[in-house]
Amino acid sequence: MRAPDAGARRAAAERLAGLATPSGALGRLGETAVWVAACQGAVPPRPVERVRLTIFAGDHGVARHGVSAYPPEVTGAMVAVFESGRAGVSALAAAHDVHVRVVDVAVDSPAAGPWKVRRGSGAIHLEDALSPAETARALAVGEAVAREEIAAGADLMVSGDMGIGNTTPAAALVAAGLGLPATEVVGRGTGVDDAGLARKLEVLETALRRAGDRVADPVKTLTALGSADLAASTAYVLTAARAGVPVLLDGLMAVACALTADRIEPGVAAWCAAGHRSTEPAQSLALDKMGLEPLLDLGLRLGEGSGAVAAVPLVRSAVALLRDVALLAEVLPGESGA
Ligand SMILES: O=C(O)c1ccc[n+]([C@@H]2O[C@H](COP(=O)([O-])O)[C@@H](O)[C@H]2O)c1
Ligand SMILES: Cc1cc2nc[nH]c2cc1C
Repeated sequence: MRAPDAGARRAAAERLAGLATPSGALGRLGETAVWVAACQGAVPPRPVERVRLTIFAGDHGVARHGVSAYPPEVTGAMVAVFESGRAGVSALAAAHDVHVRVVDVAVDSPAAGPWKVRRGSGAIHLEDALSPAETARALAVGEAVAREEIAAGADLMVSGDMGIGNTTPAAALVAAGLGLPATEVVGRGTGVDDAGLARKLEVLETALRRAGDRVADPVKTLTALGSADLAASTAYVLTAARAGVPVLLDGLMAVACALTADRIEPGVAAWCAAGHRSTEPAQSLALDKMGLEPLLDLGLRLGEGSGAVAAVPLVRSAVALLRDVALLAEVLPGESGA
Protein backbone atom coordinates (compact mmCIF):
# COMPACT_ATOMS: atom_id res chain seq x y z
CA MET A 1 0.00 0.00 0.00
CA ARG A 2 1.39 3.33 -1.11
CA ALA A 3 1.34 5.96 1.67
CA PRO A 4 -0.07 9.46 1.18
CA ASP A 5 2.57 11.88 -0.21
CA ALA A 6 5.04 12.71 2.59
CA GLY A 7 6.48 15.67 0.66
CA ALA A 8 3.04 17.19 0.15
CA ARG A 9 2.28 16.57 3.81
CA ARG A 10 5.43 18.50 4.84
CA ALA A 11 4.75 21.33 2.40
CA ALA A 12 1.11 21.55 3.54
CA ALA A 13 2.18 21.63 7.20
CA GLU A 14 4.64 24.40 6.34
CA ARG A 15 1.97 26.38 4.51
CA LEU A 16 -0.39 25.88 7.47
CA ALA A 17 2.29 27.18 9.86
CA GLY A 18 2.79 30.21 7.62
CA LEU A 19 -0.87 31.26 7.34
CA ALA A 20 -2.03 34.60 8.70
CA THR A 21 -3.38 32.87 11.79
CA PRO A 22 -1.72 32.22 15.16
CA SER A 23 0.31 29.03 15.15
CA GLY A 24 -1.96 26.01 15.78
CA ALA A 25 -5.09 28.18 15.74
CA LEU A 26 -6.82 26.06 13.11
CA GLY A 27 -6.62 22.98 15.31
CA ARG A 28 -8.14 19.85 13.80
CA LEU A 29 -9.21 21.73 10.68
CA GLY A 30 -5.54 22.41 10.01
CA GLU A 31 -4.65 18.75 10.48
CA THR A 32 -7.50 17.72 8.20
CA ALA A 33 -6.32 20.08 5.46
CA VAL A 34 -2.81 18.63 5.71
CA TRP A 35 -4.27 15.10 5.43
CA VAL A 36 -6.22 16.05 2.28
CA ALA A 37 -3.11 17.64 0.75
CA ALA A 38 -1.05 14.52 1.48
CA CYS A 39 -3.73 12.26 -0.06
CA GLN A 40 -3.95 14.46 -3.17
CA GLY A 41 -0.21 15.07 -3.37
CA ALA A 42 -1.09 18.74 -3.93
CA VAL A 43 -0.33 21.93 -1.96
CA PRO A 44 -2.57 23.75 -1.57
CA PRO A 45 -5.08 20.91 -1.86
CA ARG A 46 -7.78 21.03 -4.54
CA PRO A 47 -11.34 21.69 -3.38
CA VAL A 48 -13.16 18.51 -2.34
CA GLU A 49 -16.04 18.84 -4.77
CA ARG A 50 -17.24 15.39 -5.68
CA VAL A 51 -18.06 13.51 -2.48
CA ARG A 52 -19.66 10.13 -3.13
CA LEU A 53 -21.39 7.89 -0.60
CA THR A 54 -22.19 4.22 -1.18
CA ILE A 55 -24.58 2.56 1.26
CA PHE A 56 -24.01 -1.19 1.50
CA ALA A 57 -27.26 -2.93 2.49
CA GLY A 58 -27.74 -6.42 3.81
CA ASP A 59 -29.58 -8.55 6.33
CA HIS A 60 -28.03 -10.55 9.14
CA GLY A 61 -29.17 -13.89 10.55
CA VAL A 62 -28.56 -12.68 14.11
CA ALA A 63 -31.39 -10.16 13.71
CA ARG A 64 -33.85 -13.06 14.27
CA HIS A 65 -32.22 -13.76 17.65
CA GLY A 66 -33.15 -10.72 19.74
CA VAL A 67 -30.03 -8.57 19.20
CA SER A 68 -31.79 -5.52 17.69
CA ALA A 69 -34.55 -3.19 18.78
CA TYR A 70 -36.08 -3.44 15.26
CA PRO A 71 -37.26 -6.27 12.98
CA PRO A 72 -35.20 -7.27 9.93
CA GLU A 73 -37.96 -6.14 7.56
CA VAL A 74 -36.76 -2.57 8.18
CA THR A 75 -33.63 -3.19 6.09
CA GLY A 76 -35.45 -3.66 2.77
CA ALA A 77 -37.93 -0.92 3.62
CA MET A 78 -35.07 1.53 4.23
CA VAL A 79 -33.44 0.64 0.90
CA ALA A 80 -36.60 1.95 -0.74
CA VAL A 81 -36.41 5.10 1.42
CA PHE A 82 -32.80 5.75 0.29
CA GLU A 83 -33.96 5.31 -3.30
CA SER A 84 -36.73 7.85 -2.75
CA GLY A 85 -34.20 10.29 -1.24
CA ARG A 86 -36.01 10.64 2.07
CA ALA A 87 -33.76 8.88 4.61
CA GLY A 88 -31.78 10.68 7.32
CA VAL A 89 -28.63 10.55 5.27
CA SER A 90 -30.50 11.72 2.16
CA ALA A 91 -31.34 15.01 3.88
CA LEU A 92 -27.73 15.52 4.98
CA ALA A 93 -26.39 14.56 1.56
CA ALA A 94 -28.74 16.99 -0.17
CA ALA A 95 -27.67 19.75 2.23
CA HIS A 96 -23.99 19.10 1.51
CA ASP A 97 -24.08 18.10 -2.16
CA VAL A 98 -23.02 14.50 -1.61
CA HIS A 99 -23.89 11.88 -4.22
CA VAL A 100 -25.69 8.86 -2.71
CA ARG A 101 -25.91 5.37 -4.06
CA VAL A 102 -27.39 2.30 -2.38
CA VAL A 103 -26.17 -1.19 -3.20
CA ASP A 104 -28.20 -4.26 -2.21
CA VAL A 105 -25.51 -6.82 -1.41
CA ALA A 106 -27.48 -9.15 0.82
CA VAL A 107 -30.95 -7.86 1.71
CA ASP A 108 -33.27 -10.75 2.53
CA SER A 109 -35.69 -9.98 -0.28
CA PRO A 110 -36.41 -11.67 -3.60
CA ALA A 111 -35.14 -8.54 -5.35
CA ALA A 112 -32.26 -9.58 -7.56
CA GLY A 113 -29.67 -7.07 -8.66
CA PRO A 114 -26.21 -6.83 -10.11
CA TRP A 115 -24.57 -6.72 -6.69
CA LYS A 116 -26.62 -9.30 -4.81
CA VAL A 117 -24.43 -11.97 -3.22
CA ARG A 118 -27.15 -13.74 -1.21
CA ARG A 119 -30.37 -13.16 0.75
CA GLY A 120 -29.14 -12.32 4.23
CA SER A 121 -25.89 -13.51 5.79
CA GLY A 122 -25.64 -16.37 8.30
CA ALA A 123 -26.40 -16.02 12.02
CA ILE A 124 -22.79 -15.87 13.18
CA HIS A 125 -23.31 -17.60 16.54
CA LEU A 126 -24.73 -20.65 14.76
CA GLU A 127 -22.96 -20.80 11.40
CA ASP A 128 -20.46 -18.97 9.23
CA ALA A 129 -21.79 -15.69 7.82
CA LEU A 130 -20.69 -16.72 4.32
CA SER A 131 -19.02 -19.48 2.38
CA PRO A 132 -15.46 -18.66 1.31
CA ALA A 133 -16.72 -18.30 -2.29
CA GLU A 134 -19.40 -15.82 -1.18
CA THR A 135 -16.79 -13.81 0.71
CA ALA A 136 -14.73 -13.61 -2.46
CA ARG A 137 -17.82 -12.51 -4.44
CA ALA A 138 -18.71 -9.87 -1.85
CA LEU A 139 -15.14 -8.53 -1.88
CA ALA A 140 -15.33 -8.35 -5.68
CA VAL A 141 -18.61 -6.41 -5.43
CA GLY A 142 -17.06 -3.82 -3.11
CA GLU A 143 -14.07 -3.46 -5.38
CA ALA A 144 -16.20 -3.09 -8.53
CA VAL A 145 -18.48 -0.51 -6.90
CA ALA A 146 -15.48 1.47 -5.65
CA ARG A 147 -13.94 1.43 -9.12
CA GLU A 148 -17.15 2.91 -10.52
CA GLU A 149 -17.12 5.64 -7.87
CA ILE A 150 -13.47 6.44 -8.61
CA ALA A 151 -14.22 6.51 -12.35
CA ALA A 152 -17.07 8.97 -11.61
CA GLY A 153 -14.39 11.32 -10.28
CA ALA A 154 -14.77 10.97 -6.52
CA ASP A 155 -12.55 13.41 -4.60
CA LEU A 156 -13.65 11.82 -1.33
CA MET A 157 -15.43 8.51 -0.77
CA VAL A 158 -17.77 7.57 2.05
CA SER A 159 -19.19 4.16 2.95
CA GLY A 160 -22.53 3.84 4.66
CA ASP A 161 -24.46 0.82 5.88
CA MET A 162 -28.02 -0.37 6.29
CA GLY A 163 -28.81 -3.65 7.96
CA ILE A 164 -30.83 -4.50 11.03
CA GLY A 165 -28.56 -6.55 13.31
CA ASN A 166 -25.33 -5.38 11.68
CA THR A 167 -23.79 -3.91 14.84
CA THR A 168 -23.35 -7.51 16.07
CA PRO A 169 -21.10 -8.76 13.20
CA ALA A 170 -19.37 -5.36 13.05
CA ALA A 171 -18.52 -5.57 16.76
CA ALA A 172 -17.26 -9.12 16.12
CA LEU A 173 -14.92 -7.82 13.39
CA VAL A 174 -13.52 -5.29 15.86
CA ALA A 175 -13.12 -7.93 18.60
CA ALA A 176 -11.29 -10.14 16.09
CA GLY A 177 -9.10 -7.31 14.80
CA LEU A 178 -8.14 -5.98 18.21
CA GLY A 179 -8.06 -9.27 20.12
CA LEU A 180 -10.71 -8.04 22.54
CA PRO A 181 -13.43 -9.95 24.38
CA ALA A 182 -17.11 -9.50 23.51
CA THR A 183 -17.71 -7.57 26.74
CA GLU A 184 -15.54 -4.68 25.50
CA VAL A 185 -17.03 -4.31 22.02
CA VAL A 186 -20.73 -4.88 22.63
CA GLY A 187 -23.04 -1.87 22.37
CA ARG A 188 -26.75 -1.11 22.24
CA GLY A 189 -26.98 -0.60 18.46
CA THR A 190 -30.45 0.68 17.60
CA GLY A 191 -31.13 0.87 21.35
CA VAL A 192 -31.67 -2.60 22.80
CA ASP A 193 -32.74 -2.85 26.45
CA ASP A 194 -30.70 -4.65 29.10
CA ALA A 195 -32.15 -8.06 28.18
CA GLY A 196 -31.31 -7.42 24.51
CA LEU A 197 -27.80 -6.35 25.44
CA ALA A 198 -27.32 -9.57 27.43
CA ARG A 199 -28.52 -11.65 24.44
CA LYS A 200 -26.23 -9.71 22.12
CA LEU A 201 -23.26 -10.34 24.41
CA GLU A 202 -24.03 -14.06 24.44
CA VAL A 203 -24.35 -14.14 20.64
CA LEU A 204 -21.01 -12.33 20.29
CA GLU A 205 -19.25 -14.63 22.76
CA THR A 206 -20.59 -17.74 21.05
CA ALA A 207 -19.69 -16.38 17.61
CA LEU A 208 -16.12 -15.53 18.65
CA ARG A 209 -15.70 -18.96 20.23
CA ARG A 210 -17.09 -20.61 17.10
CA ALA A 211 -14.70 -18.70 14.83
CA GLY A 212 -11.72 -19.90 16.87
CA ASP A 213 -8.30 -19.09 15.49
CA ARG A 214 -9.73 -17.92 12.16
CA VAL A 215 -9.92 -14.46 13.77
CA ALA A 216 -6.18 -14.18 13.10
CA ASP A 217 -6.92 -13.88 9.36
CA PRO A 218 -9.02 -10.87 8.22
CA VAL A 219 -10.65 -12.56 5.22
CA LYS A 220 -11.50 -15.70 7.22
CA THR A 221 -12.89 -13.36 9.87
CA LEU A 222 -15.28 -11.87 7.28
CA THR A 223 -16.37 -15.40 6.31
CA ALA A 224 -16.93 -16.57 9.88
CA LEU A 225 -18.12 -13.41 11.62
CA GLY A 226 -18.91 -10.75 9.01
CA SER A 227 -21.49 -10.60 6.23
CA ALA A 228 -21.65 -10.00 2.49
CA ASP A 229 -22.38 -6.27 2.90
CA LEU A 230 -19.53 -5.82 5.43
CA ALA A 231 -17.13 -7.69 3.13
CA ALA A 232 -18.18 -5.45 0.23
CA SER A 233 -17.68 -2.35 2.36
CA THR A 234 -14.22 -3.65 3.36
CA ALA A 235 -13.18 -4.06 -0.27
CA TYR A 236 -14.61 -0.62 -1.11
CA VAL A 237 -12.32 1.19 1.37
CA LEU A 238 -9.39 -1.04 0.40
CA THR A 239 -9.90 -0.19 -3.28
CA ALA A 240 -10.22 3.55 -2.58
CA ALA A 241 -6.97 3.51 -0.56
CA ARG A 242 -5.14 1.55 -3.25
CA ALA A 243 -6.28 4.15 -5.80
CA GLY A 244 -5.19 7.01 -3.54
CA VAL A 245 -8.70 8.36 -2.99
CA PRO A 246 -9.30 9.54 0.59
CA VAL A 247 -12.14 8.01 2.59
CA LEU A 248 -14.24 9.66 5.29
CA LEU A 249 -15.42 7.06 7.79
CA ASP A 250 -18.83 6.90 9.40
CA GLY A 251 -19.92 4.83 12.41
CA LEU A 252 -19.26 1.31 13.64
CA MET A 253 -19.79 -0.58 10.38
CA ALA A 254 -17.63 1.72 8.23
CA VAL A 255 -14.87 1.73 10.86
CA ALA A 256 -14.98 -2.04 11.48
CA CYS A 257 -14.62 -2.54 7.71
CA ALA A 258 -11.77 -0.02 7.44
CA LEU A 259 -10.01 -1.82 10.30
CA THR A 260 -10.49 -5.12 8.46
CA ALA A 261 -9.19 -3.57 5.23
CA ASP A 262 -6.15 -2.29 7.12
CA ARG A 263 -5.55 -5.83 8.40
CA ILE A 264 -5.76 -7.17 4.82
CA GLU A 265 -3.36 -4.52 3.58
CA PRO A 266 -1.65 -2.43 6.27
CA GLY A 267 -1.60 1.26 5.40
CA VAL A 268 -5.31 1.69 4.55
CA ALA A 269 -5.85 3.75 7.72
CA ALA A 270 -3.57 6.52 6.42
CA TRP A 271 -6.10 7.18 3.63
CA CYS A 272 -8.97 7.46 6.12
CA ALA A 273 -10.30 10.24 8.31
CA ALA A 274 -13.00 9.73 10.93
CA GLY A 275 -16.17 11.74 10.34
CA HIS A 276 -17.71 11.23 13.74
CA ARG A 277 -17.68 9.26 16.97
CA SER A 278 -20.51 6.75 17.18
CA THR A 279 -22.08 5.79 20.49
CA GLU A 280 -20.85 2.23 19.85
CA PRO A 281 -17.79 1.42 22.01
CA ALA A 282 -16.27 -0.80 19.31
CA GLN A 283 -16.11 2.13 16.89
CA SER A 284 -14.00 4.22 19.30
CA LEU A 285 -11.74 1.23 20.05
CA ALA A 286 -11.13 0.62 16.34
CA LEU A 287 -10.53 4.34 15.67
CA ASP A 288 -7.93 4.41 18.48
CA LYS A 289 -6.19 1.40 16.96
CA MET A 290 -6.09 3.17 13.56
CA GLY A 291 -4.87 6.41 15.15
CA LEU A 292 -7.93 8.37 14.01
CA GLU A 293 -9.68 11.13 15.97
CA PRO A 294 -13.27 11.87 14.89
CA LEU A 295 -14.18 15.33 13.60
CA LEU A 296 -17.64 15.29 15.20
CA ASP A 297 -19.00 13.86 18.44
CA LEU A 298 -22.75 14.40 18.32
CA GLY A 299 -24.09 11.22 19.89
CA LEU A 300 -25.17 9.98 16.45
CA ARG A 301 -25.93 6.28 15.99
CA LEU A 302 -27.91 6.31 12.76
CA GLY A 303 -25.47 4.68 10.39
CA GLU A 304 -26.21 5.11 6.64
CA GLY A 305 -23.02 7.20 6.34
CA SER A 306 -24.77 10.05 8.16
CA GLY A 307 -21.99 10.96 10.59
CA ALA A 308 -19.46 11.14 7.80
CA VAL A 309 -21.73 13.20 5.55
CA ALA A 310 -22.37 15.59 8.47
CA ALA A 311 -18.59 16.10 8.64
CA VAL A 312 -18.14 16.86 4.92
CA PRO A 313 -18.53 20.65 5.43
CA LEU A 314 -15.66 20.47 7.92
CA VAL A 315 -13.39 18.77 5.40
CA ARG A 316 -14.32 21.41 2.81
CA SER A 317 -13.77 24.18 5.37
CA ALA A 318 -10.34 22.77 6.19
CA VAL A 319 -9.32 22.78 2.53
CA ALA A 320 -10.68 26.31 2.00
CA LEU A 321 -8.56 27.59 4.90
CA LEU A 322 -5.35 26.08 3.58
CA ARG A 323 -6.10 27.33 0.06
CA ASP A 324 -7.48 30.80 0.64
CA VAL A 325 -5.98 32.31 3.78
CA ALA A 326 -3.13 34.77 3.21
CA LEU A 327 0.38 33.98 4.39
CA LEU A 328 1.58 36.01 7.37
CA ALA A 329 4.71 36.85 5.37
CA GLU A 330 2.54 38.58 2.73
CA VAL A 331 0.72 40.81 5.23
CA LEU A 332 3.61 41.38 7.62
CA PRO A 333 6.82 41.31 5.62
CA GLY A 334 9.71 40.18 7.81
CA GLU A 335 7.46 38.05 10.03
CA SER A 336 7.81 34.31 9.46
CA GLY A 337 5.66 33.17 12.35
CA ALA A 338 6.42 32.00 15.87
O1 LIG B 1 -23.20 3.79 12.69
C1 LIG B 1 -23.30 3.36 13.85
O2 LIG B 1 -22.35 3.36 14.64
C2 LIG B 1 -24.62 2.72 14.22
C3 LIG B 1 -24.88 2.46 15.56
C4 LIG B 1 -26.10 1.89 15.88
C5 LIG B 1 -27.02 1.56 14.88
N1 LIG B 1 -26.74 1.80 13.58
C6 LIG B 1 -27.71 1.44 12.51
O3 LIG B 1 -28.73 0.62 13.05
C7 LIG B 1 -28.74 -0.66 12.44
C8 LIG B 1 -28.01 -1.66 13.28
O4 LIG B 1 -28.38 -1.65 14.64
P1 LIG B 1 -28.79 -3.04 15.33
O5 LIG B 1 -29.22 -2.69 16.71
O6 LIG B 1 -29.95 -3.56 14.50
O7 LIG B 1 -27.60 -3.91 15.26
C9 LIG B 1 -28.02 -0.49 11.12
O8 LIG B 1 -28.94 -0.26 10.09
C10 LIG B 1 -27.09 0.66 11.37
O9 LIG B 1 -26.98 1.49 10.23
C11 LIG B 1 -25.56 2.39 13.25
C1 LIG C 1 -35.77 3.22 10.88
C2 LIG C 1 -34.30 2.85 10.82
C3 LIG C 1 -33.46 3.55 9.95
C4 LIG C 1 -32.10 3.20 9.91
N1 LIG C 1 -31.07 3.67 9.22
C5 LIG C 1 -29.98 3.00 9.54
N2 LIG C 1 -30.31 2.09 10.44
C6 LIG C 1 -31.60 2.18 10.70
C7 LIG C 1 -32.44 1.46 11.55
C8 LIG C 1 -33.80 1.81 11.63
C9 LIG C 1 -34.70 1.06 12.57
